[in-house]
Amino acid sequence: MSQTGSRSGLVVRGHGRHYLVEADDGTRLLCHPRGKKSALVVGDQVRFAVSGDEGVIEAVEPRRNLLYRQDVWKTKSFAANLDQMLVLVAVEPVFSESQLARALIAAESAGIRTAIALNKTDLPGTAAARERLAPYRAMGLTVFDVALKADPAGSRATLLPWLNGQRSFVLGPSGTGKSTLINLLVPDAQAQVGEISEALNSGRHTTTHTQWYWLDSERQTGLIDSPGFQEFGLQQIAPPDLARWMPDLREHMGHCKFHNCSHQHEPGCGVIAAVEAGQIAPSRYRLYGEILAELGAKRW
Ligand SMILES: Nc1nc2c(ncn2[C@@H]2O[C@H](COP(=O)(O)OP(=O)(O)OP(=O)(O)O)[C@@H](O)[C@H]2O)c(=O)[nH]1
Ligand SMILES: [Zn+2]
Repeated sequence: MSQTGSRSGLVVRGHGRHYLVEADDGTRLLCHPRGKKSALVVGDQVRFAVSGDEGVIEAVEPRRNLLYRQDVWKTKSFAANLDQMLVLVAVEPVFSESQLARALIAAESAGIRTAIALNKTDLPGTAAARERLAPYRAMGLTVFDVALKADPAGSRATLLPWLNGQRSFVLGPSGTGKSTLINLLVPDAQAQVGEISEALNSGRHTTTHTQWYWLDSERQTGLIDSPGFQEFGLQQIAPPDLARWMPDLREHMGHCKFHNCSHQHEPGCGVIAAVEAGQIAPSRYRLYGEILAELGAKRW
């Protein structure tokens, strides 16, 4: 690696105040931000200078988008500059629709397109799980059926065309098969993680960190694995905007009599009419009410 000038790179992993940065030629270097700069996230494009066997991050390029969750007390940024997000759920354990809906709202409000993959479709509960996802299909989301362990080749063939050439963020609750997915799609996942652990001097397993993988040697298809799909706070969203980030509700908002309708009790509400007509799933409308209450809708 050249010792002079500033170079451009991609943050492929964070670890406290250090970041692992991949230069355009693929080499990776442990870097520190200069001064007390705000935190970087995986997917950030940076300019860095080499200094000895480490690097100093001098600048961060403006972010195209940032996927994060905001709880009442803290904000957790997942990754930046994403093309898309894949939410992995499974027939078993039964997924929380609230978690799913929240992740989708966060992505939608950040301008990141999403697809869902339903794993373990070799199990008998598949029909019921598909049924629970019906509202999501109906609102136009792609839902892939996969069986990552039972049918690895078929699952690869299903997912790869969608992933190809994109930077995809993968989110999924524990036990869903995320490790199976990574190992299936990233042939040298262990090596990519091993190299990183070495660079960070951490022997610890890396699943507690957001982690960038390349699926191809040309480094065109990126997969970002992230732990943590528990409570998904959406405090970043202003209550009046919430329905806009739920495509099935958004579709009917234009019919509301009041332009500042909260879709809770107003007369002439297009959303309530659609719920009554069976065009919006009751579970979706219930989640809307729950999240709205949580966002402090009383301020309205
Ligand atoms: N029946 C069935 N089981 C699967 C399939 N894919 C994964 N599993 C099983 O699901 C379990 C969880 O898979 P993992 O890949 O470890 O899941 P994970 O999401 O990484 O789980 P955590 O490590 O808890 O985050 C394992 O016992 C897998 O063997 C599948 O296609 N069919
Ligand atoms: Zn309304």
